[in-house]
Amino acid sequence: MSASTKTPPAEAAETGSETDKVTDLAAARVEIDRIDDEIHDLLMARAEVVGQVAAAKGPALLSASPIRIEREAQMLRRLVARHKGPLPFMSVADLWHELIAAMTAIQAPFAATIAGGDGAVQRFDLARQQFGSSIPVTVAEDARNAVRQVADGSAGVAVLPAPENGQRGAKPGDAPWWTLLNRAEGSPSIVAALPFVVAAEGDAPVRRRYLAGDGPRAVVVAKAPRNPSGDDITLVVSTSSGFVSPDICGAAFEKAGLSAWRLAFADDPHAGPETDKGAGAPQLHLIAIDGHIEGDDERLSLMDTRHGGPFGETYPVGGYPVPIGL
Ligand SMILES: C=C(O[C@@H]1C=C(C(=O)O)C=C[C@H]1O)C(=O)O
Repeated sequence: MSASTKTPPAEAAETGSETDKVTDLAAARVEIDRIDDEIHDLLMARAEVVGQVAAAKGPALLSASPIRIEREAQMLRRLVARHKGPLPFMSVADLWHELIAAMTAIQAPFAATIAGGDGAVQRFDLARQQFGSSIPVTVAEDARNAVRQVADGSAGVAVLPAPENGQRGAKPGDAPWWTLLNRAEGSPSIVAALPFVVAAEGDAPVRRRYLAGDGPRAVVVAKAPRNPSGDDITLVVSTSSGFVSPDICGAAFEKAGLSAWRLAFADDPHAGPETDKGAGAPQLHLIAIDGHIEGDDERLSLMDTRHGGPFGETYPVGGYPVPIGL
């Protein structure tokens, strides 16, 4: 679109006669129509190429989920690096999310669900921002139900509140939604933190805020495969037979060479009532690790009790690309 770098005719109109202004306005609109045609042609061409991507992914990969959050993160990081001019990048990101969602739905239609309850309106807004206006969005009764909808395939993605601690002694059915995540092949995992493009707030860099869990306003759960985007946070769950302090969690990971932060903990809902011993009850710890870690990374076993650590086992439950801070 080289024509867009020309001096806009409207600028000359500032000092010109009324006739000049009318002519310049008409000329600018002709130019805008020409650019719109070019954008439209490119959008149609892009949709053809996305069809080829779908063929390359094949039915098995597409049926799990057509969404590739790491690829989307890479695309937006590339665009923000070349962005200039008066159009706010936030608007460019919104346009691209709309575009990517529509293109993703060409590969395989998908629906979103959001967790109802407190903050549902904000989650609806974030779901629309990330997945565009053409994707059906329903409201699930609560976050646990939203995760179940992803598990049974009735929703492609679920937008959920950022992970929270469980209540001590809560019934298994009231355990926080993230305790439903497990390591089974093809089960739902956390794939994104929303929003992906954030206005800089305060002094803390975006990656530190997202690592410490006070950045995301919502997270996305899907069955999509998780690949490294180049700058990622990995989420794991560690089990323990009793209380483990955040400091002990952090130190155990540090000893294994991993920089980590505990986002939330809860009584282990799988442990059963007979093991409910108050502070001594088995617990689950949701931990954010700086970087992309594969599930079979041997460092994840170094915190186990058999290696002198505090945990029974540690398994991956997803992660997210570090957002863009403007
Ligand atoms: C095209 C792809 O599939 C989806 C659509 C994308 C797009 O429109 O650019 C990007 C990532 C995926 O969510 C892909 O995986 O490359």
